[in-house]
Amino acid sequence: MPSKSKKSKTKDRSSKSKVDTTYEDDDWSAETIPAGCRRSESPFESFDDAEGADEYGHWQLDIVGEEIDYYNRIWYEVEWGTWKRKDGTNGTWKNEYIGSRPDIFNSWKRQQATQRRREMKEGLSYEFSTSLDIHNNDTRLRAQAFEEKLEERKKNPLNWEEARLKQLAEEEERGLEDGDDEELVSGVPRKLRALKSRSQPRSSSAWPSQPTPTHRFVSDKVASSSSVARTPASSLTPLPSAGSCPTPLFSSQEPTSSTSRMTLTPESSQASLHSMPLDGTQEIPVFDNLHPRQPPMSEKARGKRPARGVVSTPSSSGSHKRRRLVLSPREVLSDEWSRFGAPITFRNDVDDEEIPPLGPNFRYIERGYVYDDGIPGVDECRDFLLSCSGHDVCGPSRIGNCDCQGESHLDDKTGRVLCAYNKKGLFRFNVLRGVEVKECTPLCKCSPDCPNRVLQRDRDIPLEIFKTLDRGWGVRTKEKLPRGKVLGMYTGLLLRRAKALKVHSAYCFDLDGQESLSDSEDEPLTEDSYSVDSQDIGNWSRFMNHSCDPNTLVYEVVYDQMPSTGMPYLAFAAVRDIPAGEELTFNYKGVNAELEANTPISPKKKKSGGRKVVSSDDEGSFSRECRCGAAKCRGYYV
Ligand SMILES: C[S@@+](CC[C@H](N)C(=O)[O-])C[C@H]1O[C@@H](n2cnc3c(N)ncnc32)[C@H](O)[C@@H]1O
Repeated sequence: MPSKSKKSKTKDRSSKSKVDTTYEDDDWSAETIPAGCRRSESPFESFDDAEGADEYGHWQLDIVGEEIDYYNRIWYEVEWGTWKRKDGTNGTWKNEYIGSRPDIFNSWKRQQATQRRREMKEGLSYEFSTSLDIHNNDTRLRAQAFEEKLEERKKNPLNWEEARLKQLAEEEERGLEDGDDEELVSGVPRKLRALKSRSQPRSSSAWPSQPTPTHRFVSDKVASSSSVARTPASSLTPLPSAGSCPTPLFSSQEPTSSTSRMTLTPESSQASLHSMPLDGTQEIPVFDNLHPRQPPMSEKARGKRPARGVVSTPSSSGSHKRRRLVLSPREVLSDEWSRFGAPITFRNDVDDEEIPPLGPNFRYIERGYVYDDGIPGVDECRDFLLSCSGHDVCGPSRIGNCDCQGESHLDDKTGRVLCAYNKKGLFRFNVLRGVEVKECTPLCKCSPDCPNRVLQRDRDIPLEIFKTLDRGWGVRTKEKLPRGKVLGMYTGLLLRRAKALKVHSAYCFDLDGQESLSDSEDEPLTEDSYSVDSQDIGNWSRFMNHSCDPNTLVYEVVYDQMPSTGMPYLAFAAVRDIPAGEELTFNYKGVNAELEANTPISPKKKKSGGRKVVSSDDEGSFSRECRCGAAKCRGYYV
């Protein structure tokens, strides 16, 4: 942990608005901090006129939040008893001094543990998935809760839908009892919604320019105030650490004074946080960058933004009062499914079916598989994964030279290794059937932005799941997509093919793109033939319908499991530019079918890997009437 340099402490305070001097002598020089994370100048404020200490000069304080900064230092968000700024705020950030108040510190930790346990037990708005990058999406404590929940779920599988409805009813009942008119009622517990609002995923369009989110956890107290209606009183001084990225926590209010400063005596700072500092020997930077790239939203504008699920109704006295609303199933589902990437919405202009029919146990997972009993999951591969040495190998300037790709068959005629993606992260269509794209693995030293980690990124395409006229529900993009855009992967339950054949699910996808005819009568299934079924576990891609002239193709990717074990991920990439609003489709014939555009296709041709949709009417012919509507529709799909 960097310490304050003497040099900075003894600096002439009249020029102390240059607060970056605080860390100027240590390793964390400004150059090492990514541009978007650099700390802006931090003005100071004075406590000279502060009142409210007890007879011993001690102040009452509460820890109400915790944040980790760019350098992994933990900062505690503290609210000071009766003291307040003129604007009503009373928060500051503290780090090492907090150790001198073990009682407060321990009570805060206990509070966190309690909340974490509650989330672990009750939280239904998030579910675990084997390869989900929770640390980039959620708070540290939620990550912990997530792992504990995983253990819990192994012991007690949850009937998700039933539990959600039960919780909905409980929330409703509780809300009516306590008459809290600022609450939302939904399948998402209040505390979790509050946390969600303060720990948006990286891809959240609200904060597009933040390169590294800080992991944060907030107490009930702050979480509640930050939920729907934030008041000026919840405004806090931003974290004073260099490189800390702005988070939605902070009020958009301007600092009270750009020249004011907060001071601590050496005794008070080292001995006890309890004592509110009142003389001027040590300076603590407080106000920091207030979302420099985002114009602050005025209280007025904020007030005008209706919170979801809440309506404002005029009361008899003329004032507006919030009325509780139950979120519709469509809104609840949309909230749940949008947690791991860009928004997913639902629309039906055809009939009155509100949401697609999902089984009562349906579980949404954006990435990865859930492995059926007896199938080795990704954890068991970890020790055998390849790894490359990092940015000097697969960084943008040397794309295509990554050791991981070196093990694949992606090379040009001269033997030069080719990367499956270009610098913009677009699929290059240079993969032949039967070749898995090997993205960098969890053991690689490269960053999440490595150009060879495209399928691992958060989904950034907003999608709409909509009712088609004659093919059930489908999915369309809400934004235009360039050719090569990687959309995501097909997720679900990974099971042995022999078992999948008995299941007769319309959502089963075979993973044997490279082993043709392996499920035909001529060639018996092996132990290594797998399928993925998204009947009860899956993501948006389970709604992709077949087209004889599709706009996406399927290719295989591995990154956290061993190559050639027959369990790759099935990724979707746009085969052409796709305008906003167009339905996303692929060829059910299977992996890389579109790459083999010259392959003659006949209804009598045996299935050669890829998706299989079984209909009882077909008596095993595996073909069904196609209603894709494409000009070159073959009239059936397999
Ligand atoms: C994986 S699901 C696709 C999503 C599905 N439409 C739904 O509502 O859940 C596959 C099913 O969609 C329908 N389907 C997909 N593509 C079709 C097509 N081109 N023509 C007719 N039906 C299609 C068939 O009922 C098929 O069994």
